[in-house]
Amino acid sequence: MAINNVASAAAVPPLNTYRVVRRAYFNRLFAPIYFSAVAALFYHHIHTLLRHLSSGPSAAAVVPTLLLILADFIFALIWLTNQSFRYRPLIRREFVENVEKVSPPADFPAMDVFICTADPFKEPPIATANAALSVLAYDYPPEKLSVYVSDDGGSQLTIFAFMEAAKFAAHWLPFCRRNGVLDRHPEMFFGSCRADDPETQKIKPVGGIKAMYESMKTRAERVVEIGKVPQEYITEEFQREAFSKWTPDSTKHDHPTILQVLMQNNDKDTSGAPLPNLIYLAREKKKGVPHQFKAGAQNALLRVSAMITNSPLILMMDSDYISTDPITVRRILCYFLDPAIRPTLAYVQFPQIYMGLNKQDLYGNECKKWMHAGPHGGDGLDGPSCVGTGVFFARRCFYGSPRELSPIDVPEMNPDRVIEKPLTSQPPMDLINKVGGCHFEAQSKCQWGQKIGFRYGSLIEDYLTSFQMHMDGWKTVWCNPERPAFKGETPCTLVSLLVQIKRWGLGFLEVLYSKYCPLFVGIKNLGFLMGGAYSNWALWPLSSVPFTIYAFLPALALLHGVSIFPKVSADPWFLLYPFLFLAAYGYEMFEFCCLGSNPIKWWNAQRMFMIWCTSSFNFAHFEFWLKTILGRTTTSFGLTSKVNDAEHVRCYERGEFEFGAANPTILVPPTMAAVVSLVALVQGAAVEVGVKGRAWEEIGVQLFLCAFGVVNSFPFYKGMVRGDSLRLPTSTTVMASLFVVVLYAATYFVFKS
Ligand SMILES: O=c1ccn([C@@H]2O[C@H](COP(=O)(O)OP(=O)(O)O[C@H]3O[C@H](CO)[C@@H](O)[C@H](O)[C@H]3O)[C@@H](O)[C@H]2O)c(=O)[nH]1
Ligand SMILES: [Mn+2]
Repeated sequence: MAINNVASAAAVPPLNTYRVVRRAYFNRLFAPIYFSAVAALFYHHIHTLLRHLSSGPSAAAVVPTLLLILADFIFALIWLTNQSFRYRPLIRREFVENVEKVSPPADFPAMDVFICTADPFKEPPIATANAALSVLAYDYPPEKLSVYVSDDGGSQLTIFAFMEAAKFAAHWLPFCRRNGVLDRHPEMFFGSCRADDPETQKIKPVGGIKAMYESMKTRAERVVEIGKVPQEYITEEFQREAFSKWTPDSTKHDHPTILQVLMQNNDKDTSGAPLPNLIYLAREKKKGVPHQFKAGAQNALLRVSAMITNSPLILMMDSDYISTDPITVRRILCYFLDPAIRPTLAYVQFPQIYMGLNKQDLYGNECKKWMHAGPHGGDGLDGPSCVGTGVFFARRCFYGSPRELSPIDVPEMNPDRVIEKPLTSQPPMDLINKVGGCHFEAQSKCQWGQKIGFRYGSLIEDYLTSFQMHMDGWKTVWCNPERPAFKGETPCTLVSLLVQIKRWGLGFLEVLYSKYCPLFVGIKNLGFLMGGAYSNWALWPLSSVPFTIYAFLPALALLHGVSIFPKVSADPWFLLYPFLFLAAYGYEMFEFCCLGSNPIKWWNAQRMFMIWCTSSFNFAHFEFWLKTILGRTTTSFGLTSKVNDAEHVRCYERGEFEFGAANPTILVPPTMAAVVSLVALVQGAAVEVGVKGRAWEEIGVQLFLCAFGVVNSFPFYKGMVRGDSLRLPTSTTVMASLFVVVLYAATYFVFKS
């Protein structure tokens, strides 16, 4: 139902509204001042460089100046592109109560939900099944709702959990409706009142529903524990039929398309109401045929669902994600039914809000700056970029620009095709096998992953896809209701978090150094503000360059007794430094607090960002160049494990860093920064100033930077001396110290020249 007549907007009750946040106006005053200071800094840098060059250049003077220019240039670029997010952040509001006045439920658009999972051992099937139950129970006409599960693990363990979930759904859905449950995620509801919602907590589970859930959970966990589905668990004909689709040679990487309808509209729940569709899909996999990770899975889902339901709206969710508000679908209708917005609306993105974080967000998982300030700001331009989960798409946006539908070689795939009749019989398997097959894309003329569907070429398909959609002329909306619509899991162990950030960093680099570099293509097509916003993301991993330079250069220079910054004085060139530092940091803290965070969380987040920069992003660069030089096209996805070791979790919850990991190489660079900062601070303060009697003003900036490094490295020092098993492994400390010695020796020739 496309209402393209904007003139009719006046006749319908309002569905949504927005206002620009006040701090945007403050930033418009502040940004020019900061910009002038940045310009002055570069004037100073160039001036210093020319002076060094003209007075018989020495490496000790020229090399640090060049490195500082490079570092500050990247900082400046990141700051400048970040202005896009500060220019016009919006606060939106939806009038959900008006939705039914605009469209009766019988006319609501149908919705497909895609849930991706990839490995039953890293992503427990029971958790994925819970995620599915939380959306199956949406407050939406069930005959208009279909949930598709994509299993890249191609595992019987996963489909088994969904068979159990289908049985449980017949009881759970009416239970939620009858009791007005808001947290419709069974684990949250039954799991010793973890539900955040006081109303939900008041509801006493009645009858055997809790026991039913427990039994389902036990069985789903049991099969994972023993690694197979025991015969006695396979009791029904449809189960036997489903499991027969796995042949003895089926493996995760090699199997035909497996599709199984687990629940459909003519099934009834215990109250006699129809049930939504629940469909399991494992797309075909063959060794040696690239499967493009999550983007490939989502494209297979797009095609297969087109053969069955072809709903105009699509919700994408990761397996570690749950819905926490049943009215969410009605909420997004406030945008998708708005005639002024709908024609160019590609998606409505909800924020990623995580469960299980420690009280002060020790590892900065909340990502306030990127996951909240960013999209919030993008919303005032053409819209936020996509973050892959908790996002409602218009199916149409995967097939060309709003003006022009891309040519489609399978007519059933046309996004405008309406399938009126509910799913009651066996879906068209011949077509499904064709479009779910692993050779389909290579044989199709439609350029899947290039022109249509989710785009390939980056490990962060969400970002790349939304970038191209915006360039095609689509607009997007950021929806951040007071009661969170979704919550997710995020890695809460240091090493897995660093590995995840490395993957994201690598994903951004793949875009930054591609023909789609947002700095050129984005700014050219989308203008300075929107192009700047996409550039800011792409530049994210490049932050490692300035942070690494600032972590090591001032300290190494100090160890060699060389001063590289202006003298601490009333000299305006010196004053630039504290101004630029304090203003940038101060503004960020202010922004954090405006977004409902606090200064301690901000501190933790900035510390974590330094660790990402010295560790994850440097490794991302390394991997990227290695891959580019060796010409390899596939990188592994590095799926995050959602199964946490209890000891790690306890340590994290106590607010202490846990390091004890199998592969601590990723921890070496931040440990090096910790070591070098401390040694240089002691050497500078005690030897240079104390023993040699050097004026502290001369090396004041370096002393400050080392002290800042030391304060940020406290968890690392503590980790070195702690006694528990999750301490920073001594081997890491030793290796890091050795590297520092090597760096010191190597830079001797620079600083002593
Ligand atoms: O070959 C694969 C690999 C992954 N996935 C799924 O992709 C999702 C994300 O994987 P996860 O390990 O949880 O990665 P995160 O870093 O937590 O994911 C974030 O970053 C991804 C891009 O790297 C986005 O796609 C996600 O939406 C976003 O939440 C999960 O549901 C996986 O099951 C697949 O379906 N197939
Ligand atoms: Mn995840």
